[in-house]
Amino acid sequence: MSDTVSIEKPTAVVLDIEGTTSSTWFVHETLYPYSRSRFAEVLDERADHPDVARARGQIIEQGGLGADATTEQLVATLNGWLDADEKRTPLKTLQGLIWADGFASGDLTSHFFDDAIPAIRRWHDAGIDLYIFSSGSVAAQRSWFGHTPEGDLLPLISAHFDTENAGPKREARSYRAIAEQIGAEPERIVFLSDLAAELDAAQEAGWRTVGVRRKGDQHYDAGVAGHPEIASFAQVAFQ
Ligand SMILES: CSCCC(=O)C(=O)COP(=O)(O)O
Ligand SMILES: [Mg+2]
Repeated sequence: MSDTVSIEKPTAVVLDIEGTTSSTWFVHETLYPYSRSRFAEVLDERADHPDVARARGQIIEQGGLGADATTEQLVATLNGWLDADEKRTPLKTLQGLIWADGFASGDLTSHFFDDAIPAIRRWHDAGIDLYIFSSGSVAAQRSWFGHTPEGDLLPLISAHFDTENAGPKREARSYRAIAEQIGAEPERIVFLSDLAAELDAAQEAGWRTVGVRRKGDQHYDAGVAGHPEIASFAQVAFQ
């Protein structure tokens, strides 16, 4: 791993969350249990919410359930995906709603690695537009950035992308869709992620990539072959 990764100053930086700005273990050990214990409540008590109704249909379709599936069956399907850490869109939609309540009530505060928020502020101050692309839903991302240990960071983020409004994170077409939406040339966009498959997809779309390897985090051992790598955002030099 080199000390510094030097890249021509980009128009836009797009950040992954889990394993990149923030600890995967915090998400798995704090956020996942918080959502697990509230799936039934959100499905039953907010059944008329359009996002809940859409998620319900998607769970039935993707889980191979009948149209008359019970809340118990839906919850069992969601918990199965959670156990397998499958980042299914309906699971992420419901988690986003549940976590939004948790952040708003003060039950939850997000986690960021020590180097992440200073770099986000520095890049923003340098005039670089910042975006998020995460499997976490846009609602979850907004709660996450709105309730950090350093307060509300949402004003630093120009837009949020997830698997609903951009597409799967391991497919180049999603990165092309984001470039189109933000109106930036692909080669002037830098994507930071902990997952090689996501970096490969961004690279295929013509983006610059930086692999983030946080020692002790979930995907550290898998590495980010084919991409420059860093252990801290402090190692990125935009020139
Ligand atoms: C604040 S988003 C919560 C984290 C989450 O549920 C998730 O799936 C993050 O995945 P990522 O694409 O950011 O690695
Ligand atoms: Mg990640």
